[in-house]
Amino acid sequence: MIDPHQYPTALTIAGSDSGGGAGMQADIKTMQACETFSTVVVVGLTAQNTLGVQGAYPTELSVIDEQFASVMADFDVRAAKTGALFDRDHVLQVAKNLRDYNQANLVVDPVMVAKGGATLLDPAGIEALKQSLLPLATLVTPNLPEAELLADMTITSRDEMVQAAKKIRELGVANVIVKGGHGDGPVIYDYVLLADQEGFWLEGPKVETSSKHGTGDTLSAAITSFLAQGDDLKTAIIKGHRYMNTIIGIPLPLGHGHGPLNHGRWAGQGAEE
Ligand SMILES: Nc1ncnc2c1ncn2[C@@H]1O[C@H](COP(=O)(O)OP(=O)(O)O)[C@@H](O)[C@H]1O
Ligand SMILES: Cc1ncc(COP(=O)(O)O)c(N)n1
Repeated sequence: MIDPHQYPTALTIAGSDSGGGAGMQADIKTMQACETFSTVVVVGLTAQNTLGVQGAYPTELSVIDEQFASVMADFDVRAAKTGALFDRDHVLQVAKNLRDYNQANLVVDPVMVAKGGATLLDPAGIEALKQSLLPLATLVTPNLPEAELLADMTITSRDEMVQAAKKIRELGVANVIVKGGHGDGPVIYDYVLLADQEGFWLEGPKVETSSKHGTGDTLSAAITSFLAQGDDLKTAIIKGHRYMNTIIGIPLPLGHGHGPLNHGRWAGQGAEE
């Protein structure tokens, strides 16, 4: 239990999911479960449920500035993460604010396409993310299709996950996780490449479940939470992966499509230790 006076604060800069399973709702629930207070910058609204995205409405750019100003004027934001950013203008507006506030411990989840297939970042937005956001990031967490786009290569093996991570690092971000959730086989391998260290694999049994909405948001939000608490990056990643592995095994079968995760089913940082 964290002393309330020491409660660390993090920020999620993301899209809202009306279905509650992904986007900033996943981030807020994850941060709460991991004992970090979550502030938010809403980059856009989606009308969404477990079946798909029915509408996407990016926030007015000046309102992004206003939200950053309100949060930063009042909180000591120890770590931040980005999620769905929609397009080039929104990526650039977010990057400008992160630079202006000199935000440390930035995790970029380069959300591009929702599980149901809807685009959450257009091609010009991907270019802007590469050029303006990744150089500000401590860590980037692409899934396999996102890593293929960022590294400009196809990935069909674990060797190619390693190659892709190295190529993504050349974009100016020191630390990379290539997530393997979309891979085949009974074991899921995430590859972690940290600055000045050997790469390593995080592995876990693939859980056969339809409740996988927001897995990427959840992993990156858990890592961000532990960074806000002062953990070093490697520890934050290992704890974040443990959180993810724990909750994905406890299904929450809601909705009729890609169901949500059961974010609250976590007994705290000591779970499974
Ligand atoms: N079926 C699964 N069983 C266990 N872990 C999973 C499963 N699917 C994804 N994960 C884990 O969830 C995290 C997010 O992975 P992934 O699904 O690839 O991201 P995204 O949601 O961005 O597509 C990774 O740590 C991955 O290992
Ligand atoms: C607002 C928002 N942000 C992120 C995701 C990605 O989550 P997933 O890949 O599980 O669909 C999403 N569907 N909606």
